Order: sequence, then structure tokens, then C-alpha cells
Amino acid sequence: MTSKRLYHLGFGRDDLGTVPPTIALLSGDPERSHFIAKTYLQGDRLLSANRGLNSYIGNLANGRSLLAATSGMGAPSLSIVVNELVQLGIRQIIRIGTCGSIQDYVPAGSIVISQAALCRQGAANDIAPVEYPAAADPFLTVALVQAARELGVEYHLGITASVDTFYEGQERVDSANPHLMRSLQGITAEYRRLNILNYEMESGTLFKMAGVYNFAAACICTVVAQRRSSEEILLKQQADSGGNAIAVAIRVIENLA
Ligand SMILES: O=P(O)(O)O[C@H]1O[C@H](CO)[C@@H](O)[C@H]1O
Ligand SMILES: O=c1cc[nH]c(=O)[nH]1
Repeated sequence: MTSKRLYHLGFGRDDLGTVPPTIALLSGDPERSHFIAKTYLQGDRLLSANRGLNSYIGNLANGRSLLAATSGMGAPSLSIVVNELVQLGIRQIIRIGTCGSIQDYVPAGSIVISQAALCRQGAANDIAPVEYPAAADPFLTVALVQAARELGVEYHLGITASVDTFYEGQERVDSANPHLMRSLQGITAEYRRLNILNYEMESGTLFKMAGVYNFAAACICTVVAQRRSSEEILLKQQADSGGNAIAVAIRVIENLA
């Protein structure tokens, strides 16, 4: 574990108190990290807001110290943040994100818990071979399922497509680039037939890093777009906060204590 201040995170081990957290909730959006801190952490403190990678520390009601950190969007940014979190002693990371559903039976407003990812991400190839499994930690993942059941939250457990781009890579044509490469035309239908549930942009690299660096990772995402019917983001407010997904992840951490 390092004692230096990490360049991108903007804080170091000495800023984390006498009993430093070993668990981080990691959101793509700094507003979500702020929401977690304000809603669930007692004595919450902003550690840094470097490059929009806002990190907060505080205690849950049971006294456990927790870090609410921000990955930014996409795997390259996530890879930097996760590397630095692990340098600071973080051993369990739950990504709390948003996603687009590609299955009829996974509606907007529900939650997807990823058991594994189809990882179509360049950053991951710098960390492990392309064939390396992008698998979630089974114990954290089952704990997320149990917590969702306890809280009565609609969840779907399955495989996530984790890709590098929001527009082309998720086969969106309502964008500045309506001309998708042939290799991407029809990819959503193909993924649907492969029983993939959703699109997002970080879990694949997170899961591969967990395997290589030897920490536990899980991912829970709020569905904010239903790609069977539209390319639009339907639930802007949930994209900002993701209340149910956060409540489920917090319950998991409370149950660990
Ligand atoms: O809401 P977050 O956590 O950022 O996750 C999703 O939202 C962003 C795209 O809108 C990507 O980062 C994607 O993975
Ligand atoms: O459709 C979506 C919604 C959120 N995040 C994504 O990556 N895709």
C-alpha cells in the first residue's frame, strides 16, 4: 500500500483516517458519488474533486468506513481510478452505473446485476489478453441479488456488453454519425440472441482488472434506456442518482459487517 498522494485521485493513504476503507462504491457520474455521500455517509468528507473524479469518505450507520468514488465515463478513465484505488488498499469495488437494456423483459427503471461481461474494450487489452474472462466476483454478485430481493427491487442477473462508445459501439444512429461500420450493424440483435441483457461502458475492464490485480468486483446498473423501443435516455433523473441500485449496494455492505 502506498503512502503517496495519487496523481489522478488527488488524495493519499494519509487522507483516509485511522481505519481506512477497503470497499469503494464506484460511479461513472460524480453527481452519483455526491448523492451516495450525502444520503448514506455520516461525517462525509470530500477527499478531492480532481478532473471531476470526485471522491468522498464517510461512515455507514454501522460505523464501517466507505469510499464513494468516481470512475468517469469509459474504460480508460476507470482503469486509472481503479489502479489508484487498489494502490490505496481498496479490496472490493461495486460499480454503480446506468445502462441500456437490449431485452424486452428488462424494463427501464429495473436493475441489471452483471454476472460477467462481454468485454469489447481497448483498455482491457493493456491489462490482460482479449480472451481473459471478465467475470464478476461471485460472492459480491450473489450478495447484490440477495439485497435486491430483500429490498423488493426488480433486478435481472446476467451478461452485460461492456463497450467503448455510447453511440457507434451501442449501435446508435441518432447521432452525429449515422453511418455505422458494417461490423456494428445488427450487433444489438446478435447480442440479444446471445442472451446479453444490457450495454454499459466500464464493467468489462473492471472485471478483468479484478482478476489480474486480485480484488473483488461487482456491477449493478439502473436501466435508463430501453433499446428495443428507442435510443433515448428515458430516465434522466435515475441516470443522475440511481437510487435503487445504490440502496441495494449499501445493503450489501451493511450485511458484510
Ligand atoms: O452512469 P455511468 O456510471 O456513467 O454509466 C453509463 O453511463 C455512461 C454513458 O452515458 C457510461 O459511463 C456508461 O457506462
Ligand atoms: O444506453 C445506455 C444508457 C446508459 N449507459 C450506456 O452506456 N448506454
